[in-house]
Amino acid sequence: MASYKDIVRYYRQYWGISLLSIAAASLFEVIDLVVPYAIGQILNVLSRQPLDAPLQALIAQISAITRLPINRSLSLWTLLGIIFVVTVVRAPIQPWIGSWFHWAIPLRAKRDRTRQVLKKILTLPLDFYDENNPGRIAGRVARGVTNHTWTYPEIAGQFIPKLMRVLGIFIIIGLIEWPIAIIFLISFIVIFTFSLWDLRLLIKREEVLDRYIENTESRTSEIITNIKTVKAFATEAAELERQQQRLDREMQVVLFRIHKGYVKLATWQRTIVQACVFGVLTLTLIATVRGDISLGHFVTTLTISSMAYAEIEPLSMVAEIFARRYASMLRLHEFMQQSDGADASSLSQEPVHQNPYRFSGHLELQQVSFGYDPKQPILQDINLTIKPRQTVALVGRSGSGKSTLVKLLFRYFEPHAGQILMDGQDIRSLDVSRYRRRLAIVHQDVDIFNGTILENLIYGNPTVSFEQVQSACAIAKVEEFVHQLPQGYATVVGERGVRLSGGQRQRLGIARALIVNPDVLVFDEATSSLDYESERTIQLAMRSLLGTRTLIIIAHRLSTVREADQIVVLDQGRIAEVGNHDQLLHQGGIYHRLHTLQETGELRV
Ligand SMILES: Nc1ncnc2c1ncn2[C@@H]1O[C@H](COP(=O)(O)OP(=O)(O)OP(=O)(O)O)[C@@H](O)[C@H]1O
Repeated sequence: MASYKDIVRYYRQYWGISLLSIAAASLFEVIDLVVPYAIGQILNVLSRQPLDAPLQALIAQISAITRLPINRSLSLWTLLGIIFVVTVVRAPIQPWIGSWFHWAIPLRAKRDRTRQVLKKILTLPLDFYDENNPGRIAGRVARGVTNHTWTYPEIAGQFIPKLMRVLGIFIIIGLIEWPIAIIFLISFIVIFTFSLWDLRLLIKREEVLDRYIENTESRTSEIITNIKTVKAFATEAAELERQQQRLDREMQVVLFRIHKGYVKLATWQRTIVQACVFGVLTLTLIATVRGDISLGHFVTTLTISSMAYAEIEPLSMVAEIFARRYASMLRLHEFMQQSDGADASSLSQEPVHQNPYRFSGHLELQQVSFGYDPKQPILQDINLTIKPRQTVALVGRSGSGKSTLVKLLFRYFEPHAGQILMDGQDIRSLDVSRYRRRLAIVHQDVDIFNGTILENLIYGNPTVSFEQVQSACAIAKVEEFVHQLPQGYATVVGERGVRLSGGQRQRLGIARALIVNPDVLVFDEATSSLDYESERTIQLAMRSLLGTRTLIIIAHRLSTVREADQIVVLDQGRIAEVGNHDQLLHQGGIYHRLHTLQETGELRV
């Protein structure tokens, strides 16, 4: 569970400079009090009342140095000089010690923490992304980091220095007339404590609101991702209505439970503050009339106590803003506290050619069992040997566990029982990044990044030579369409560029995989969504790879897997049949049945 300590730790790298800048800002706030004090003393000089002892001593010293006589004029010039130093001389210094650091620190922290957030995003286990959509994650992270950034200057630059000012005020009033100081301090603490108490309740409501907002954002992101489905089913109105309900719910919480709470807080706060100011005025006046304090002290006490009470509102405003941001800041830390996945790679960069791992592609699955939910096994007792450079096809009904098997091979998940050996070594004992860089996969939906075709091609191996790119593109039949594009390999694709057809994306995916020269290449239903002609092109590309490395082909269309050395039929998470095409047809089992269904064109598997 995240707590306020995590919010403080967010800035731990900068604590030295942070303490210094807070101390400087506090000093400036306290120095501000010199002005009303000096004005009070000017009043004393003008009304011929005595100056305070420390001031008299100062003036006597100035007189000794300058040899000027001690009189009203010297006293007034000294007091004016003090006011000049704490206002005019201070003015150009304050922004550099205050504003500069109060922003420099959070902006640096933002850069550093955003990098850590990215690291977390890159190392979280895949199932986290199955449960949380991109909108939810992006919203949570962005709100969390932004709120930390905005909160720092308010707390370090305002809240703490202003509290220090209140302390300074208490000390000055205490020196003038301690009973008034005690009354002032008690009233201040009572008002402030009650304000914070109220804010605690409001923070809880803000937490609820934060969850509501996250849910709304998450759905909006889903609508954007699935916009084609929304349009195809003409569910725009339903989506709008659903989001409208969510927005209304948020509005109810913000307006009637949160905002109203803040207004109530401000109402009683103001009333009590004004009553206190009035009380201090009365007490100070009585003390002055009695002759207990001078006219100058009357003015000073009144001015600075009003200054202190005037700080209650800005102080609770900062506390209020902090309260509003608190929940989302905690949620960032909750996100950061998620454990890295067992599949997290090291995040250290290493060019592909420097990878010390090279495999022959000999794979062995021994008694492998796995389930996303340990109580529900998806794969059970899988025993399989794949020899180097063999082509193995995984076939079976939808949901039989084919893709899951590949996920285990890539170490996205770990088997609950059994082991997977690559060239005789348990893959769990290998460095995950280096191991994965020796594998490649072509998915049904090839991800395209915003950038040129070339950038997409060399994604896994940026140091590859252009000749190697061209030869991979020749095998994957990418050349055929690249030459027709306006700028060839430099054509921008993805978010803002030319759109590629399904077949073209597939071919690009194959070339991208070949460019890393993997020891094991997996095709995960690479041709499932293609038309016959595109499928044929991809099949030809795949055929030219047979025998060059270990190939694992997951396919629904059995025409794709005919030439495989081994066909593995999965059924309900178990291996039901193994053999080549002819052997399996001869066996007359599941494969035979699937084949017959496809041949007669009635059904896909
Ligand atoms: N991330 C996940 N979390 C929980 N269950 C999952 C997850 N991914 C897959 N499953 C479940 O595991 C089972 C096997 O899925 P898998 O994707 O391996 O099957 P498949 O044979 O590749 O199917 P298809 O041919 O339809 O792609 C299915 O019942 C599926 O619902």
